[in-house]
Amino acid sequence: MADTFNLQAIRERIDALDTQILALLNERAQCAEQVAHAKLAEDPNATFYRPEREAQILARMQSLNAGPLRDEQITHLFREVIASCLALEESMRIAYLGPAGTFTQEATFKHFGMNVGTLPVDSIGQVFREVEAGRVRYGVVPIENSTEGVITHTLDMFMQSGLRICGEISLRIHQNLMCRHENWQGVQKVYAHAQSLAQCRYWLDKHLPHAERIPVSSNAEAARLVSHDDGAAALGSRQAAPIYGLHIVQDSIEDNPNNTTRFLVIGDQVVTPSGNDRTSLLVSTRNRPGSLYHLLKPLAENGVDMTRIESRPARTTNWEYFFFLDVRGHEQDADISGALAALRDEAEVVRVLGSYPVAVM
Ligand SMILES: C=C(O[C@@H]1C=C(C(=O)O)C=C[C@H]1O)C(=O)O
Repeated sequence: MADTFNLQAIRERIDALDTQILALLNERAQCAEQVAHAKLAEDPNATFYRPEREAQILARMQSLNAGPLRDEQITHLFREVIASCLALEESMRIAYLGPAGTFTQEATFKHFGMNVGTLPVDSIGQVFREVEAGRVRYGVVPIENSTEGVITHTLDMFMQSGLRICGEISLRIHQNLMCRHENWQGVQKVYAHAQSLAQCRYWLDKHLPHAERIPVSSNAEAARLVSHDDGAAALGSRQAAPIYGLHIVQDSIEDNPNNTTRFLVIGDQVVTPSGNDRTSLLVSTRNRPGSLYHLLKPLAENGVDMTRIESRPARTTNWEYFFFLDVRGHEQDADISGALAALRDEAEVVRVLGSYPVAVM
């Protein structure tokens, strides 16, 4: 009896708290509407989406969080709150490397909220073209995976495109084995994107050593093929299973327990500093002895922390290279702007692809 009474009292307390949360959420939403009015009064073409401000809010909530909700849950909840407030200011549509059910879709929803409008397209190049043509303001493309390395197609697009990087998204990638039926031991073919096959290489060697591995254009395409084939399985995101009527017969089969993919948000926005930023550069140099050394020297001398370097052949001339560099900090920071000035004396091409907040979680 005492328990029943307690339970009822706790539920009444929850109802009262929900009433307060509801009022606070709507008060917050009204503030976002006021921000929109203030921005429009200053500039009729104002930009509403501010990735650096969102990153600061999420980082602040994580630092204040005393639990029992985990930082990850708090971040997820506040992302949805921010996305709903932003939707009152501007309805957004994001192009991503589709079709529905890909990890890029999952990354898009993680960053822009579950209710954002999306435009799935069938290649990385097409994501760039949709943004360039102004049919959408932003696009999401994969850039690197912790197991399989850089996605060269995305790097190559930056050589042709003037778009900028406005943000990054980091997604823990869990690979799932999906079939039409629960019984997967008899599977003779495994369809997936080559990246996913590579991320599950050892698991497949051990558990399905005789199945043929067939790379296809996306994991969603793999799921679609398997939806007509009893003898086959697909690898990919769990979101794909209900879309294509498949069962998840094994989950988290990626070989590397920290398997993570980094995605970029592309657009034409210049993002101001958030306090925890990354800058991506595209640099090319004359082919002469020590050319890479001369590119890196200005960074080292200005104390810039380089986190990544990739080289890609320039398509125009044989044996000339472009370098993609990631450095910690914002292009407005004194160390980076000093390094850029020195770099411009050394290199043929120095383009800042963007300064943007480091992925919050
Ligand atoms: C409200 C603003 O606009 C958008 C909505 C935000 C929010 O709801 O917190 C944060 C940044 C912007 O994407 C703002 O610029 O502060």
